[in-house]
Amino acid sequence: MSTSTPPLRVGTRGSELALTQTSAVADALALAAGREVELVRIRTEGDRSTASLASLGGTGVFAAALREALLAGACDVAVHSLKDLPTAPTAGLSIGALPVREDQRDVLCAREGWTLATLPAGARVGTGSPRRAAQVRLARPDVEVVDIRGNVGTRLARVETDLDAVVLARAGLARLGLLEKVTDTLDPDVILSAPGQGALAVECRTADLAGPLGEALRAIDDLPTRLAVVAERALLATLEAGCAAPVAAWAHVVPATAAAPARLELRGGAFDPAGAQGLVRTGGVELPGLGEATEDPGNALGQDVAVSLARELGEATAVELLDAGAAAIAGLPTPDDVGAPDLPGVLDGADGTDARP
Ligand SMILES: NCc1[nH]cc(CCC(=O)O)c1CC(=O)O
Repeated sequence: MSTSTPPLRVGTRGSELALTQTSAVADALALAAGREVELVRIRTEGDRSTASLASLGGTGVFAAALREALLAGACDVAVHSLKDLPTAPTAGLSIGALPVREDQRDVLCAREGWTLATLPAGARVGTGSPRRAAQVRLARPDVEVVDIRGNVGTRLARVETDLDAVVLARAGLARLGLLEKVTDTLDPDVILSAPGQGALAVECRTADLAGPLGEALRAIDDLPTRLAVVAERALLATLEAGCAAPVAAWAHVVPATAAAPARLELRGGAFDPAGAQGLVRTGGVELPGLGEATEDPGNALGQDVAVSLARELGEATAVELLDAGAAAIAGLPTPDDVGAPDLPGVLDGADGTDARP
């Protein structure tokens, strides 16, 4: 490595989870860029303030400070948990890389090795996420959902004190080396994960995509991850929902076989926070030639085309959910609400706000 090149500055939040996952991305980026890296800790309003997150403007507060640091030149890239990143684009910034994502599923960490199915009636299950609360109530109307806040360690500690179980993202526990706390990995048919869960986003200034940094970012980008999360986030954006809404989505690429081309499959859900009902719709799109050697380039799908197909799949699945009444069920904004204040409780207890990853 050349000593004349200054280190690449990687912006991160300061929590243990954020530092752990940013370090892993920074190491990969250092290899790809052939450059030293340096972590720059950014204190976000959400970390600093004890005010309710709803009063600070919701879950975007964590991402906003990192984005400001990037635009101000205080760092060269910023690493976010994708599920905490608002879907609205920021002028001048781009997601330069989406590294291979971890297992996206939610897990239960319970006393006595209980699973969601074997929890005793009346068990106290902690989560601050309306999406998780709604689905736990649907699956187990006989347990009590308790609204909790705090980082992963704080929430796990409550299982030993006043709760019987908590629901967390498997990816966060994996990165922290805490998988031994998991007593049940929740099947997507039972608890569907948040859009983008398990994925990290490396954001950069759009202008840098054209230079060597852009090349390094492309080297750590994973196309199947990108296609999956584009579909999931297009669904979320089309529902006009944020990361605090009781909306779930999971997409994944099913690789090609001798008989069939690769496919992107998406499952999306919108849930009544009280657990009375949930709507799920699934869809898929063929990706002919994806990932195949380009002996017949005319037949192989370009990356941009594949990304467009993924976005359309997310939008179409969201429209199916809306046609089936998702907005009313999940308390999402409807055309009549335009200009109206946010619905009560929608920002409160967000996936992204309660966890401080
Ligand atoms: N702020 C919530 C948050 N954001 C990202 C993760 C976990 C890791 C991920 O989904 O990539 C968590 C913790 C949790 O939901 O248990």
